[in-house]
Amino acid sequence: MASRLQGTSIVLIGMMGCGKTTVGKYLAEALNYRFFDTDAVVESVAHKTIPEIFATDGEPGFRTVETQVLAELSAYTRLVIATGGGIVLARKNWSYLHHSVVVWLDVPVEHLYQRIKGDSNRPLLRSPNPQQTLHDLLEERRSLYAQADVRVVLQGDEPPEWVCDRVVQEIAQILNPVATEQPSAASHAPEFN
Ligand SMILES: Nc1ncnc2c1ncn2[C@@H]1O[C@H](COP(=O)(O)OP(=O)(O)O)[C@@H](O)[C@H]1O
Ligand SMILES: O=C(O)C1=C[C@@H](OP(=O)(O)O)[C@@H](O)[C@H](O)C1
Ligand SMILES: [Mg+2]
Repeated sequence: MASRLQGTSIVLIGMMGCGKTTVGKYLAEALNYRFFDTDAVVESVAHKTIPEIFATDGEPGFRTVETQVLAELSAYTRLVIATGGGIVLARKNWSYLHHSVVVWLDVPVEHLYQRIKGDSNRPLLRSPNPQQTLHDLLEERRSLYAQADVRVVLQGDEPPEWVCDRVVQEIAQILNPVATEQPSAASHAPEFN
């Protein structure tokens, strides 16, 4: 599988809590790629946590650094990049995202909420009704996430290792569709290169 990817980086998109950071680490290990999380890089560049950046510079300040970080990471191959859920919002970001295979982890809102309720590291969820906020954000962003190359629809109860395997299979399918369709067709399939 890794050889068929020809070094193309993989970028994970999706809502807060869908598992980009968690699954991304498994994926990087499985493919022997390096792992980066745009949120972690933003924090190290800014020398502040994400809640501190939102508090001092607002969401626009955070988004500016997020775009700079994505631009830099997109220049490299053989990376797995876990993004923040809002990376899809800026049109400019898509020119960078498309350097990689873009994978949307699509998890139902109820599971997102169960996973991240009470987590103080996500400033956008500091609202009177965080589950409703998650729902509203997903509706605002759904058509943007849908621009991914691969949509992995999940029920939300699958373990991260399973999600990782599923992502690998789905990427193989789009990069080498004939080879992954039927065992009998595989012998006639052109290798991806
Ligand atoms: N497949 C999964 N099943 C159960 N819990 C998960 C799964 N993936 C992630 N989590 C948990 O959900 C929370 C959010 O995961 P995270 O990877 O930080 O999501 P994201 O980076 O997309 O916001 C973490 O506590 C993580 O351990
Ligand atoms: O959805 C968003 O706009 C955000 C998602 C967060 O990352 P995760 O998706 O990893 O939680 C982080 O970038 C920031 O709090 C904003
Ligand atoms: Mg994350």
